[in-house]
Amino acid sequence: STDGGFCSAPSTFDEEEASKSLYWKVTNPTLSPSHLQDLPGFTRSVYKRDHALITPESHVFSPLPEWTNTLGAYLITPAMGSHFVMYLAKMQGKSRSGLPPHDVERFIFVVQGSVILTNASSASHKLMVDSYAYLPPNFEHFVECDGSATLAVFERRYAFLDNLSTELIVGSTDKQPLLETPGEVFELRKLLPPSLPYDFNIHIMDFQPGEYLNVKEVHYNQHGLLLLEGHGIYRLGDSWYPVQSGDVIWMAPFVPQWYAALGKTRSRYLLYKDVNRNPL
Ligand SMILES: NC(=O)N[C@H](N)C(=O)O
Ligand SMILES: [Mn+2]
Repeated sequence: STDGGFCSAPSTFDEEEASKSLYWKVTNPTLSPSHLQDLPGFTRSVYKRDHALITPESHVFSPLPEWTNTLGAYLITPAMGSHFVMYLAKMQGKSRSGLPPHDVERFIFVVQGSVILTNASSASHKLMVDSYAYLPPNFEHFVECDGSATLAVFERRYAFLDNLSTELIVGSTDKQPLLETPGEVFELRKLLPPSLPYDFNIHIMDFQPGEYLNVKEVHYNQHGLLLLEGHGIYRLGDSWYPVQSGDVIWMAPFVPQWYAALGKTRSRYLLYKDVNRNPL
């Protein structure tokens, strides 16, 4: 749908309320108990060989080179050993995205505010909180915002396979069906098609308080995780971390991983996972 209106002025009251409440804590995290805030050098962030926890008080934003009026904080990059990048993009007034490098695919997820995505055929889509878009490699597009918006962005050099190709995907989480999760209790949605052309997927996983992963996972796939709602304990390798909305986690291949949701509200996290390509 195209909308001549401002990109961050939702059209109806309840949309505004919804867009204000959903994922609100990601951009308004409880940085740390007030008596700890002044504690010099205090952070929950950790960077180890096979995992990293990056918490909001550690974010370092700088202008995103190819973008206009947008600050970016790269949280996961190949310097950690990943084959993808994950960054938060804070779009301000009159901001516009730049293109990823040649042969690089992009996934954007709206965490706060709203943006307008326009593609080469000048079709445009308004993306509110909880909406997302997948842009194939070398796909002409730009994202614009007149007000303010925060995006979680994943980019990866596309792993071409035979003559397969991917397509533009635009959607919203709440419209995706729940998938079977045999042996697990969390609710699962996948934001991309499971078909072979797609070399990663984005999982949205929901846990009620007290629910936890049944499998203490160890697998060849990598993860970039953004905790959208709730809090709990993440086990990574031999370490156990209290985590909350706004936290980002890097999981290298084979790092033992496990999550338990705590508190009174559900936990929801967004998870990058590479798929459909032989690890050899
Ligand atoms: N750490 C995770 O939540 N991993 C997912 N269950 C997964 O790998 O599919
Ligand atoms: Mn996993």
